[in-house]
Amino acid sequence: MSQAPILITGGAQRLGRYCAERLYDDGHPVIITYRRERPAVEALRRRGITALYADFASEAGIMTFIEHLKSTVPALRAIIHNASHWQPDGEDEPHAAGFELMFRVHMQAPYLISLHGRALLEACSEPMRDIIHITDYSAAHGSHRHIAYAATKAGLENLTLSLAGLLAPAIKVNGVAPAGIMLNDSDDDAYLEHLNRRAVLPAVPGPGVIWQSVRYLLDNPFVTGTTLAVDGGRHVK
Ligand SMILES: NC(=O)C1=CN([C@@H]2O[C@H](COP(=O)(O)OP(=O)(O)OC[C@H]3O[C@@H](n4cnc5c(N)ncnc54)[C@H](OP(=O)(O)O)[C@@H]3O)[C@@H](O)[C@H]2O)C=CC1
Ligand SMILES: Nc1nc2c(c(=O)[nH]1)N=C([C@H](O)[C@@H](O)CO)CN2
Repeated sequence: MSQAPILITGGAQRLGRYCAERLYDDGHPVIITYRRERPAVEALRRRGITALYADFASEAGIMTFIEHLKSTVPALRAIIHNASHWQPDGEDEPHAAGFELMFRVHMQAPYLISLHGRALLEACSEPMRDIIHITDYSAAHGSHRHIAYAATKAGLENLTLSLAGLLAPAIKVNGVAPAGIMLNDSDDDAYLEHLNRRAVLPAVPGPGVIWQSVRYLLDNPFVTGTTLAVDGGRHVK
């Protein structure tokens, strides 16, 4: 039974919620962050998962969450940076506000939470302690319509390399780079066909393949500074 909780940001829906519930099923105490109170958050609370409010859209919001986290737990087994804002670039002019928001959520929040949370991870008496970044295939390959999103995810992926070196051997730092895992309500059949054309394996597998990657990284004592490509093989085409 794991004693220190695992923090997963943006854990109230989709991939984050799926991983939060599997972690809880495996016996880990779990803390999720959420922005919008809703039945899904209450349902997770009823299971015994701790839900902490967090809005990473500003430095002040990030620091407010960090102070709340520090006053809530004495130690952490792992921090999984999953929260993300997925916004295409402006049709007419570049989206300065969108770029800043995705910088905050994808780069500044993970950077500040991990460095301020270092002491909480080092206070964990279990054999391993982890930071896991959920990035994106586009971090290493770029994007034509999500330039700011891909660039800020690339910054997150680079944090994996810097923090793995800085925090070893007490803390492992790794990433998972997904592509085409879950559709959105706005995605139509044409988009599904687009995803399937991009991958050499059938697309849209659902969140289980990300959970398998997270479980592997948490359990493997000899992996750090690595980003797992979970993308249906689109990087080989
Ligand atoms: N779905 C997919 O196929 C793919 C996903 N990914 C990555 O995997 C991860 C999970 O994806 P998915 O589940 O689809 O993500 P979602 O789009 O569902 O977003 C995850 C969470 O991020 C939180 N979030 C968004 N903005 C903020 C903010 N300003 N402050 C705090 N939290 C915020 C939201 O919290 P709340 O709901 O409480 O507002 C949301 O629940 C993400 O990092 C994503 O980029 C990468 C490639 C493919
Ligand atoms: N924060 C999010 N990031 C991403 C999403 C998402 O829904 N939220 N989705 C993708 C997929 O690649 C998308 O094409 C399939 O819906 C990328 N990142």
